[in-house]
Amino acid sequence: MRDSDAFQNRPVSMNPKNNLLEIEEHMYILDDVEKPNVFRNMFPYSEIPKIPFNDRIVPHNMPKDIWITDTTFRDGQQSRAPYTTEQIVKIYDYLHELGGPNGMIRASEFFLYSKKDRDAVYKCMERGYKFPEVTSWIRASKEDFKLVKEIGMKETGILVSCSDYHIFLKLKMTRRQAMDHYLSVIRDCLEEGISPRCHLEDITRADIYGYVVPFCLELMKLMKEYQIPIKVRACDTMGYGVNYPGAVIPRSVQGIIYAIHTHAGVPHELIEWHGHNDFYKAVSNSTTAWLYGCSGVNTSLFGIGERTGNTPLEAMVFEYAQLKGDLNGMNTRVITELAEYYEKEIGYQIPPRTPFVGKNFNVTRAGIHADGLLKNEEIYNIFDTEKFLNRPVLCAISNTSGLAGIAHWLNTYYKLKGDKQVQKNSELVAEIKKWVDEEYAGGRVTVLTDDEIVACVNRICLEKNLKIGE
Ligand SMILES: CC(C)C(=O)C(=O)O
Repeated sequence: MRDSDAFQNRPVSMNPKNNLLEIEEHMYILDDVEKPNVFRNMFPYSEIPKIPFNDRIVPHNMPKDIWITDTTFRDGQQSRAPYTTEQIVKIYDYLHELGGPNGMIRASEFFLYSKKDRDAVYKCMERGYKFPEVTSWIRASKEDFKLVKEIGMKETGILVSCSDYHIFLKLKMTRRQAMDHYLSVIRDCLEEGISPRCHLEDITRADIYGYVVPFCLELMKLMKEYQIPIKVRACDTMGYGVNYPGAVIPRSVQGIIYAIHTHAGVPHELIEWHGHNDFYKAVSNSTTAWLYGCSGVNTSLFGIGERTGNTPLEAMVFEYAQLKGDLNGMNTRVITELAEYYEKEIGYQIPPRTPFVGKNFNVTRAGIHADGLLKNEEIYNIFDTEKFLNRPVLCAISNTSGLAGIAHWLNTYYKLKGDKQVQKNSELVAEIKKWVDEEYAGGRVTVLTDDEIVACVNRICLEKNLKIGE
């Protein structure tokens, strides 16, 4: 395959005068094929997609600075009922606080289509935060570039779909026509002094060395000509990306990033990964993109996005901390505030088993685990979830929980502190224990759900005239 040969014949040489790597551009010219290459060996459509291997190993190349960008109000909003202006501003405030003083949530993208969209943008910009930078997503037209400029934005996203599925089957163009069209739109954007963020849609089904690299080389020439940064966003639109060493491009995430950085010469800080979760790989693919040369990973809150969603923002916060060893100023407790805001104010039900934010993410149910947890919570908790997420580990009640387990459940579930805490010898705990014992004596084998216990607590409080926390 031509694309795998490219890994061997690296067209990069060292300039002996200045010791800088130079790209030999002539190695990658547009392959203006007559018929679309839809990679039938990997995507047979009537069969499950395949993951071929050529065992080319890509070296790790994590940039010194890596960060998160946000698409909650663009890809996120595309897949749900629109947020109100107030909700957008509130979420933007939370993102600012979560990202901390070092701007770990570097940018957030907004539609500019309607007055409502623009109002939200004005209100967020009025906040005056340096981060997340407010950026846009527009139709690629001269009028829209002018609008971006008028609003005072430095950057905008532009759709430059790159697979033959899009170029031939959707746009009904050839690769040459698509490339020329995209480059002229990007030139118009640069003429307005706006920095383009090029969304290479469907890159995991694109011809990396026959289209993507030649296109990115052209982008880098434009960047040099206009002296305005041009970002390349690698969009795994259908979630086909894989991070297995030796997998073949265009499915290999590391192979794509390597090609864009090493062969097209796009600097780390101008490369971003945008993932989807169709094959459950959004998080690990995004982390892989960081590890192999992308500075930015694009995410949305709780992974809300088209179909199975995008890379969840909160997941990448914890991926960052695990890779880098600290949070670089991020305030992770805001994640819990955001989850509560979504549930209470926006009415979005977060699936209970969702890592870091679901109602049950740190709830232990099996009696034997609860026993371990009561002895030492580190045994069954991923980290100090109370410290980082304001979510103390919770132990569900079962026949083995005992009075202490019930008291622990009440205190954590109702967030009771100090002298408000329920004691294991209280009347309320004794009454709940009676009900629990009756349930299991009746042949029950499953754990009690939170809703059942809350109903029991409410019934007992009413019958016995008791109040929780008094
Ligand atoms: C519309 C495009 C840019 C996108 O979000 C994607 O490819 O997932």
